[in-house]
Amino acid sequence: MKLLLTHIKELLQVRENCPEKLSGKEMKKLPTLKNAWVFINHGVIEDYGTMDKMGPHQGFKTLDCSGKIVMPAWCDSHSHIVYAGNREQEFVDRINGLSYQEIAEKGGGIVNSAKKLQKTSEEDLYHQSAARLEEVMRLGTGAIEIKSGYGLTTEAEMKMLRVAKKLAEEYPITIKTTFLGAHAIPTEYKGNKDGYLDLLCNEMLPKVAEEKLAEYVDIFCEEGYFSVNDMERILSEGKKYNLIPKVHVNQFNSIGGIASAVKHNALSVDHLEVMTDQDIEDLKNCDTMPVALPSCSYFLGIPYAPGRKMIDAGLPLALATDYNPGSTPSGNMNFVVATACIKMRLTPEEAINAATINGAYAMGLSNTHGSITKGKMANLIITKPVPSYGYLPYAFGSNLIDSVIINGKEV
Ligand SMILES: N=CN[C@@H](CCC(=O)O)C(=O)O
Ligand SMILES: [Zn+2]
Repeated sequence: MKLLLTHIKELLQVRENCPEKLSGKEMKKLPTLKNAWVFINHGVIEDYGTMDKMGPHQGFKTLDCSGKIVMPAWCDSHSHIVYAGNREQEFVDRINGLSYQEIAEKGGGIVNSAKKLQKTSEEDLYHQSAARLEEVMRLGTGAIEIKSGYGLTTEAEMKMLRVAKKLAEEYPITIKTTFLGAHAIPTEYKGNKDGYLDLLCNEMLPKVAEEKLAEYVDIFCEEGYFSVNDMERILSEGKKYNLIPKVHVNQFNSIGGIASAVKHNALSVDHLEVMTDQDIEDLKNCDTMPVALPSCSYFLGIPYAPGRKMIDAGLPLALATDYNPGSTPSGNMNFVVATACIKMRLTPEEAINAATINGAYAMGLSNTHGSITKGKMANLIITKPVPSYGYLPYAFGSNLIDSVIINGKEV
């Protein structure tokens, strides 16, 4: 199918040769074309330019984008959208004064979600997750990473990943999957963390790899969850199956997870709400993408990742939702981008770069996603008429999306 978008007020993130990631000062630049057109052919961006130089294009669908901005769809490199039910009660418990950690210590949190998921059929889980996926696509997300980690038994972890794989088959959005068996210590293994790690290494990882259910391996490296040593073990074991690390670190405490993740060539380190100067130093001159999750900070009332400081130190930064039932029941990348500007002091250019090119990098999608580049997938957001792109994070609560194109088709 062919589609021509014309009279675009401003086409964002136009890169003839797109870098695979942007760091430090590079993040301040957002190349655009004003009064532009884009031609889409069979799901791919075939060509683009300014209206004064548009050749004759006839015989296929044309969309007039006067007054509107067109940009690459969001690349959400961290989500947990396959889950069962919700945790509304814990939300109220927190309003009434309990902390996220206190709720977890009382048997709530991740193990609560695991109990629900274990009792949910694969079909039901698929439908619940598909509804979330459809919602985020309409909100402009064109690629998303999905983690397991609410199963915590071999069967339930596999069920989650099979659901994620089925979503990838059924929907046009690009989906990458991550095995996060080491998300929490299940109730049956309380006091026997090593026993659970043995199960992860001896049973879960081989099965996940055998069925090719995941490309990445993750672990929640945090006090009360898994230590740096546990992380070393899981990442080394994952490596045997070619699983690339993408890890949860520094959400509540800095315990040395970043240095260890970098040593293991992690593709990304995610959360980073609590960062020491040494952590920032450890992220310099490496291939690991730091990923901030500002709507998690918003929902839990915890510090925001020091994005301004990290970019000023020359680091790259990606933004993602962390969509999950406990710490971030929202998959809205528009809100993430706005919150990064409002609370982390990123400029609109930096936030858009973080949520497109750098988000694509954090999912291994640099060659196909994240920019308006010939040959990349035609995953695009068309906004409503807006004064400028800076208006998108500025008007943070408004729905400014007119339509979303994924793989060349309107969703
Ligand atoms: N922090 C670890 N995991 C999820 C939250 C899990 C939950 O509370 O259900 C996160 O990334 O925020
Ligand atoms: Zn997460």
